[in-house]
Amino acid sequence: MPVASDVGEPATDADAAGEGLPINEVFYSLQGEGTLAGVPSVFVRTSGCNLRCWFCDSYHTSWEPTGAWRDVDSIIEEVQSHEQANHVVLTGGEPLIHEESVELLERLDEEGYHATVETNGTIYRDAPIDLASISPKLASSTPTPERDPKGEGEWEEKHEQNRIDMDALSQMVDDYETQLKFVVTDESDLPEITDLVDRVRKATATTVADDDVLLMPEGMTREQLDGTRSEVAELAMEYGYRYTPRLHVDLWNDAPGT
Ligand SMILES: C[S@@+](CC[C@H](N)C(=O)[O-])C[C@H]1O[C@@H](n2cnc3c(N)ncnc32)[C@H](O)[C@@H]1O
Ligand SMILES: Nc1nc2[nH]cc(C(=O)O)c2c(=O)[nH]1
Ligand code: SF4
Ligand SMILES: [Mg+2]
Repeated sequence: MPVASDVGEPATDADAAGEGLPINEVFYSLQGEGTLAGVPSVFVRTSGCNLRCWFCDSYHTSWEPTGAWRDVDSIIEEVQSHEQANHVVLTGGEPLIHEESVELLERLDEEGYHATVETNGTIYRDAPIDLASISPKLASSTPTPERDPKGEGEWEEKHEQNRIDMDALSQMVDDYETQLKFVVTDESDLPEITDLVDRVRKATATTVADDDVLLMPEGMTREQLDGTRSEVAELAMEYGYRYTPRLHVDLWNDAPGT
């Protein structure tokens, strides 16, 4: 069932559109990104996003949001059907635009799961999050008219205005175990990353170590990663940040449900 296009709008509109959460897919895979790469995990992908990165590898949750509204019970049931998994990854789209994500995380916590939330860091929610996997969006993610996958740059200004919310980002870093996972297109992204990490360090009481900062090569296919991976690995060594692969892309390319 298609989700109305208003799922990309602010949480209240999104939540008014149906019961529960708009779900694009639930699947069992290996965590492909970050410090838990390789861990068997159930992925719950909500639909709808407040940003529009030109490179978004989940086009049907952002540029053309689709999915079905599902209640939390039915999501939990499907998660539990993957009996081998102790880890759940809540992702999207932007899962934290939806207030109901809090209830889902509370239920996952009660059931004893480790929950990672993949988020762009622009919306804070008080919830049992075991790992906040925050991917703040850099200027190089902005959908300029030349890079817009759908229109002619209609989202450029809104994306640019909303991609960093320092209050939400620093509160998340203060309250949760965090990794900051930047999508790197090339070396021109690094000054912005070092500057943002400095600003987060100044705004928080928490220690953000260099190895909590992860550089991830941009690319949704193996072929695209062939063009970014080596350079990003070299940049991680040069700056002393951590490199993260995109293990799922290396293993399964861009196959659905991986
Ligand atoms: C689809 S997003 C969903 C969660 C949240 N909206 C966010 O951006 O963090 C999941 C992860 O994929 C990353 N990502 C999306 N498109 C990518 C691409 N083309 N190359 C590398 N990483 C990408 C995001 O930065 C994020 O870390
Ligand atoms: N295997 C696998 N690992 C992932 N880690 C983060 C993902 C995401 O889309 O948020 C993702 C994904 O889509 N697949
Ligand atoms: S913030 Fe995440 S889901 Fe939204 S467009 Fe960017 S990568 Fe896609
Ligand atoms: Mg993904």
